[in-house]
Amino acid sequence: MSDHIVWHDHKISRTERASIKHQHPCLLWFTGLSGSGKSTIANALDVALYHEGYHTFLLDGDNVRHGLNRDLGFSNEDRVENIRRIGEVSKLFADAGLIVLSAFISPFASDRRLVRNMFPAGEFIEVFMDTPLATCEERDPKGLYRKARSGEIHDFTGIDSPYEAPAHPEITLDTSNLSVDACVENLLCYLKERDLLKPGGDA
Ligand SMILES: Nc1ncnc2c1ncn2[C@@H]1O[C@H](COP(=O)(O)OS(=O)(=O)O)[C@@H](OP(=O)(O)O)[C@H]1O
Ligand SMILES: Nc1ncnc2c1ncn2[C@@H]1O[C@H](COP(=O)(O)OP(=O)(O)O)[C@@H](O)[C@H]1O
Repeated sequence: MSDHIVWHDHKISRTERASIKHQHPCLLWFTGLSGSGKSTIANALDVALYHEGYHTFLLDGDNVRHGLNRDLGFSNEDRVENIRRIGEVSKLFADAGLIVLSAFISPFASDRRLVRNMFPAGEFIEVFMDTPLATCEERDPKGLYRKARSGEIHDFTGIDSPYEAPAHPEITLDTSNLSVDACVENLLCYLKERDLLKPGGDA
């Protein structure tokens, strides 16, 4: 970064932006294997929050890789940069007062920690989609596991690229034994119990 770039504070704080929306900004970070249900559950929660009148924004792996991160692949280095950029974008949306839902494999603990550290305490909620690899592979919604097993694609998470499970996630969901509705209920309870769906003080 150049020495000639100066940070400008905004006249309106993130808390002010959020309070006009009657909510508290936060980031729900969905992490897990391909097919573990990140996208399905994040979308279902997004719909539930929208219908309850909350202002949200959903960032999803495949979509972000079509635009902002179209220059990145799946090497370890590119995944690190992918998550760094998404963390920064998630923070911008939270600074705009939104409840942000981000659904990315985000296989490396250090990258998730980097994003956690961008947020005030309590506003980064790590949601570990702890669905067993066998279930994800059986679902194989995009046929990618089959291609990874046959060697047609390489560096596929869970097959020939690592996934580091979170040690202390705020929420753990295993969609092999929880329905979509049960997962959403679980997430809504968490947000309500911590007053994250009410306007909050300056973090
Ligand atoms: N090699 C390899 N490994 C893992 N995933 C792959 C790969 N190639 C393509 N895909 C598709 O890309 C989606 C994952 O993108 P992410 O940005 O979430 O990945 S990461 O966080 O940078 O690891 C992932 O989407 P989800 O299935 O929704 O997780 C896959 O559809
Ligand atoms: N209880 C459940 N929760 C989430 N997804 C489920 C569940 N049961 C079956 N599925 C299916 O599993 C697949 C999960 O895929 P997806 O949400 O795209 O996962 P990811 O975003 O982690 O790759 C979808 O086809 C979905 O319909």
